[in-house]
Amino acid sequence: MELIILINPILALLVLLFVVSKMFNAFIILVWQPFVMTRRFKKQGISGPKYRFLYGNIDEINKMKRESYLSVLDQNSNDIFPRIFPHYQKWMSLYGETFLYWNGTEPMLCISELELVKQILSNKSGFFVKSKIRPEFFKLVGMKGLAFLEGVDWVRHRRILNPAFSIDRLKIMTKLMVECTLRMLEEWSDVKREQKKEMNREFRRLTADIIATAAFGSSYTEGIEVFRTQEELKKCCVSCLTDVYIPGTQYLPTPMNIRIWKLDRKMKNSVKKIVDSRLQSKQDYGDDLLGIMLKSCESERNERKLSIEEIIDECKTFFFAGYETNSNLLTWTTMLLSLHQDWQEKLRDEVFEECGKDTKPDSDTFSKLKLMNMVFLESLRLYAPVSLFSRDASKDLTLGHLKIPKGTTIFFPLMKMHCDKAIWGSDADKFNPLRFENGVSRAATHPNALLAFSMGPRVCIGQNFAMIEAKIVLTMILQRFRLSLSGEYKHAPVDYLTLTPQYGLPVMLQPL
Ligand code: HEM
Repeated sequence: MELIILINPILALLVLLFVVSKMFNAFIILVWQPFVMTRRFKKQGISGPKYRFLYGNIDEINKMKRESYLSVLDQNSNDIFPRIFPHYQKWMSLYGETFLYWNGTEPMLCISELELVKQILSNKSGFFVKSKIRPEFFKLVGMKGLAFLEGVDWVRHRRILNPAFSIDRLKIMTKLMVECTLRMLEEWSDVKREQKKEMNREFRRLTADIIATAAFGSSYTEGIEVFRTQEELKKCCVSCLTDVYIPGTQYLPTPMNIRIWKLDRKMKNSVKKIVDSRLQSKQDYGDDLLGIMLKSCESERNERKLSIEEIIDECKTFFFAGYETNSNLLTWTTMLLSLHQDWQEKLRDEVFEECGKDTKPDSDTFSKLKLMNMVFLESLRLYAPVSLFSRDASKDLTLGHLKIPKGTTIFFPLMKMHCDKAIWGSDADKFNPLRFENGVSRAATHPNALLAFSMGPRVCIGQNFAMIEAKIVLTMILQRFRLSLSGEYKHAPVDYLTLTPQYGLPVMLQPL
């Protein structure tokens, strides 16, 4: 009896201590840190919208985006930044180009000074790491995939994967890309007179087919399960972004979480099927991306190994990274060429001259298509498929004139930087591929001004793949069709993880 009397107060005290420590932690995260961070930045002359308890500025962002997405732009306008990121536009006008805002309780610093962005992206010391992402996103791209790994694991993965994108491998992939494009064009063979096609849909299907075939030796039909599931998962992830993230909630059996878990299981199974069928069917696994990853499993050298779990995550990463971005590059370039008929004619002339009217393009064709290269670069500048990316400060850091506290997420609004008149000249908002006449590094006042594929150690591994694929597809379309915008087209670019046309891209195809 005495023992029980003694234990009860001790238990009560322990419970009280636990509750008080949790409340103290919550107070630090929800109140104290935002207050301290805001003050530290204010001392450096950096301000921004006021932090609101728990939600930060999420509600304002959602409201501004909802309103902005109702608008439709003039189709000749490339000034798309205010539509896509209305909150950045507003805060830049109020607080200057560098400002602080809050994604829930997380401090976000927006920086568009090119020299500072370059310093961050080229930093090799590991001080600026890939930003923390919500756990739902790991279901989409894989936690152990290249895009989100850090340190020695990232080095190991990148070393293993680099050969899959070597010039020799890309040459072999060229043939597969041509075959996939031919399959799409055969489906278009019923276009005898002018006919409308929703090009974004066509390009999504085609680029999915290409990455499935060229990287995984599967096909659109086999890969379709992965793409469909990934599409569904993406919708869930994007809708989660409009809510504040509370750690641990990803484990609660809410309807959204249950849906995400189901889709995750489904996607893993589909990817595993592709991996298993390769494991069973080939002795040497082949030399494409999947083959190279599987061979690494059997490597004698310890540091060159990938586990099956890592391979599955890499497959998810490449299925995702390899088609969304590319289909949007093709979509926006097609939109620009449909508007700028003079450039469309110039490119067609170049294609006829370098590749002929009926000949299939091959790996030698691409270096000759100078004008086409310039058009794609200009399209990447004005309509960068990845229009925003970020890094986190892994410790207290000094960057140029700024002191950045540990844990700050630093955002680079690419779209804004790509249209900066001080860097690109007074015609920065105009479509002018000729600015790339003397190469990318001479197109602007700064040699690294075009950041569509990022720069530094984490530069896009698939950039050559992307450019070759885009050139093949456009070459083969221009050989056969004249393109013009359908009257139904609504110019409404939207950031849906990648830059997408909100209402698609209806284009009139006229056989030549
Ligand atoms: C127009 C097409 C593409 C664009 C604009 C693009 C853009 C980018 C950008 C900006 C990054 C860096 C992101 C960051 O640093 O946070 C990146 C990384 C990456 N991209 Fe691409 N990409 C494209 C096509 C592709 C393709 C076709 C593949 C694969 C076949 C691919 C695979 C990757 C991977 C795996 C990474 C992570 C690299 C690393 O962290 O080491 N991308 N891409």
